[in-house]
Amino acid sequence: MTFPVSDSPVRIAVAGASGRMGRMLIEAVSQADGCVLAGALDLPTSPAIGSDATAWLGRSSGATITADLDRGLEHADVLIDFTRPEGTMAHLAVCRACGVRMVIGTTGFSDEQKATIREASAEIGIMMAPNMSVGVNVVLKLLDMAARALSQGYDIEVIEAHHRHKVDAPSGTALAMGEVVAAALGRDLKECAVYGREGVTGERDPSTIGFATVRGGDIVGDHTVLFAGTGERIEITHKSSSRVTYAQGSVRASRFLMTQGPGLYSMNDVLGLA
Ligand SMILES: NC(=O)C1=CN([C@@H]2O[C@H](COP(=O)(O)OP(=O)(O)OC[C@H]3O[C@@H](n4cnc5c(N)ncnc54)[C@H](OP(=O)(O)O)[C@@H]3O)[C@@H](O)[C@H]2O)C=CC1
Ligand SMILES: O=C(O)C1=N[C@H](C(=O)O)C[C@H](O)C1
Repeated sequence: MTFPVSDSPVRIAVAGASGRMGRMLIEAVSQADGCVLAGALDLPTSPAIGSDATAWLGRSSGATITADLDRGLEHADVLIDFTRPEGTMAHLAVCRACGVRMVIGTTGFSDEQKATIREASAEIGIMMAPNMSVGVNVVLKLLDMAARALSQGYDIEVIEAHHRHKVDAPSGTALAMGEVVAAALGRDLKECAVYGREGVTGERDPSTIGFATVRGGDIVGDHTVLFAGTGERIEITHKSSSRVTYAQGSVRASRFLMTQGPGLYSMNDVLGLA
């Protein structure tokens, strides 16, 4: 069911307010047409607690960073959450109780945590994606096409590189790329993924999808899917040079959720690529 678009601004709260993505999101929300920053959450141990969410930009938003989830969400229509799986699950419980929609960008969830998110989406609108950039979601479509066309005779490897602070591996985007390729080939990623190689591994099993992870410096996020055949290689690559694309995608997803009922949505739904 599609809900009518209201003239009122979308009131958006941001979790992980002092994180890399949190700050990017706060800036994007406070500059976005038809949106207002309605709350900002962080851990009680954060030195930012009690300060204005845009103080670091040299201006005031009126939203104070708080660790009190009820207080941080009391004026919000949507919570954008880029934190850690345990943080997202705590925020989910409060959003569910208060009827606040969620845009979830956090990666590294267990299957059980994903099932809880799906269950909550029967009550609130949730848009969850490991990568909110338009480019990556277009690449996922290209990968589906490439995998179907290159289903015989090509070894498939997913290679990703991120900054030194990233805590989960492979990245959520790399896993999503693997899922798309596996589905296109009629394989189950859980059965065919190989996460890193060491020692005497034996020859490559053609039915596997390999993953390689690089961590270092300030790399925002690079992803390549390699189809290695005999006599040729095809590489489909996406490189992020700024986190702003993730923040803009999240704002777009927040607006989208305001037009939808409860349900679990993807970036394909937001972008009309479904
Ligand atoms: N979907 C997408 O497009 C993208 C997804 N991501 C994902 O977003 C997540 C965050 O990335 P990034 O911003 O770089 O990470 P940061 O570590 O910079 O920020 C995380 C924020 O969440 C807070 N936090 C940590 N643990 C908890 C918790 N248990 N409860 C509540 N808040 C918590 C941190 O607080 P403190 O600093 O006090 O620890 C910090 O403010 C990662 O999972 C990453 O993979 C990132 C970019 C794009
Ligand atoms: O942690 C990051 O930085 C990123 N995480 C996401 C992921 O795990 O795929 C998206 C992007 O690559 C940046």
